[in-house]
Amino acid sequence: MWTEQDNKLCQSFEFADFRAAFLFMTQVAEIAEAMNHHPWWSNVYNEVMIKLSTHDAGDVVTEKDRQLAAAIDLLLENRPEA
Ligand SMILES: C[C@H](O)[C@H](O)[C@H]1CNC2=NC(N)=NC(=O)C2=N1
Repeated sequence: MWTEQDNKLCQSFEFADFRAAFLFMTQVAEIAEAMNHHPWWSNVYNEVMIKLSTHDAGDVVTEKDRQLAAAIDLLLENRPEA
């Protein structure tokens, strides 16, 4: 579940292994490019932590962040292995 902390929408995602985590990241990267809205994220092995905010609006959460979060949720809901 996304939580709002320090003007960012945050969520950590855990995958089976690094390969699955990196596949997720490549899929999110394509969505982010299409939306021209890019995540801050970190990855260690099977964990991806994402924090969304809008720099252009002064580093606060905007509708763009909510839309990217919703697109990420949809991506995970539609995973064949989910
Ligand atoms: C120039 C370009 O449109 C902007 O820098 C976009 C790109 N991606 C972005 N991503 C995020 N997360 N916040 C922004 O303000 C932002 N701005």
